[in-house]
Amino acid sequence: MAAAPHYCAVPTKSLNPSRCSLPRQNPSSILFPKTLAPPPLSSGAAITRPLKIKAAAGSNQSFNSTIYADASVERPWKTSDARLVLEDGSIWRAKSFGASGAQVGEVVFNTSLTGYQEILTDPSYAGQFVLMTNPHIGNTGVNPDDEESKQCFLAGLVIRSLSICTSNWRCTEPLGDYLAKRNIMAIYDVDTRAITRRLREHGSLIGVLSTEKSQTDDELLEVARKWKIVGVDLISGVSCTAPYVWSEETDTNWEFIDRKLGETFHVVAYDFGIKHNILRRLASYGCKITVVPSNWPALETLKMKPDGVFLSNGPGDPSAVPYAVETVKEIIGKIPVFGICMGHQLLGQALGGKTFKMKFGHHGGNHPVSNLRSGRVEISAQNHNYAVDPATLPPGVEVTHVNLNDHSCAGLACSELKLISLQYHPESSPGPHDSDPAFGEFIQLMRASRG
Ligand SMILES: NC(=O)CC[C@H](N)C(=O)O
Repeated sequence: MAAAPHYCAVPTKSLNPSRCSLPRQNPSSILFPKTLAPPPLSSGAAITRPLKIKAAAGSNQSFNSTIYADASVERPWKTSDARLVLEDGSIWRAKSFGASGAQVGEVVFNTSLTGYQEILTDPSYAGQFVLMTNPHIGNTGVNPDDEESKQCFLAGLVIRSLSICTSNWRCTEPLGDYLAKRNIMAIYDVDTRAITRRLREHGSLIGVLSTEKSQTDDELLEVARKWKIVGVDLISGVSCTAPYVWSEETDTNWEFIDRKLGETFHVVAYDFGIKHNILRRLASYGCKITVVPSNWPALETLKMKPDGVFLSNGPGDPSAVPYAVETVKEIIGKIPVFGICMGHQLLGQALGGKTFKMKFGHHGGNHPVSNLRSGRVEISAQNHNYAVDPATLPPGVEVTHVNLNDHSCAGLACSELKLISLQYHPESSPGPHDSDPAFGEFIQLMRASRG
């Protein structure tokens, strides 16, 4: 009888073998039951299948469906051609898709079950490899509407299993082709569960992903150990370079609030790595938005006499961008301010508080947060490695939200200075919409300030 399919639960090579609890497995011993083996395909072929998909309950409408065979997915018998070398000395053999080459970055795990395209295009992931804990990725492909920014800024993608076929009514391209075109490296057939446990135990780790055979494991390890992400300004690499106006609202098909407020508020949004759906949510709530670069002078913002200032999400260490903190200092108290994630961290610093690096951060669409003002628990979308230390904040600044997984600070407010901030992502994308009313609170703050 053939052996059951089996995957490595330990890195294929470890410089610290005492940590391995299971015998090493040979990746080439992975077996696939015959029924799962895909038909032989020429690379990149689109298979036309007569699929009938119901459009909605009670509707008989059907779609012509094309199932894409991902050109970059090697068949299951592909042998490992990539290595992920982590700074703790563990080495993970994997199969590559997307771009080839070598790339260094910080590995973080994301627990979202859906929305990999929004995650790939969230600029806050610049400098990081995103490891998805959901084991099956790629089945819905990608589409032009789910882009959260103009490009993928992340270092790469690490997944357990890559869908061989892609089938979704919105899909225009398979994931592997999309990543290859954007020069983003990705690996699959790697034990993401074991790496996640390692990250949870030891904290985020720097890693080098390589498809280059010429480099030795030790050379890659040296690169991983020398590379630094703390103290580096990453927002200047993802921000826009000139101001622009944004007016697009959330598409009516996806809208879930009654947004005919009849009032318009002019908001200046600092782009530290802003996501499109933050801008769409602000627009849906009645904001006319001028997006400005991360180094836009506070004086220029004040001259524009906006109703409010928005501070966006963004990648990297918030204490590595003192110029942005200075800008925020010059604005607060004069105009209502709303900060999200990096924006929240900059606001915390501008108020006199300190930020610190968390062990492995929060990345996913299932983080419970206690909204201390409403008394409700919000299930939130999160993506951050740093946090504000509430003990360092001055009197008058209120902690409004607490992450229920680790009791870290998840939101701030100061009524005197007319500011609110969240450490997480109320626009979700991807994620649940529980925290969407935060945009309404910003509107109320601006309305009250108008008098
Ligand atoms: N999503 C974000 O804005 C991330 C903020 C910051 N880069 C962090 O990792 O904490």
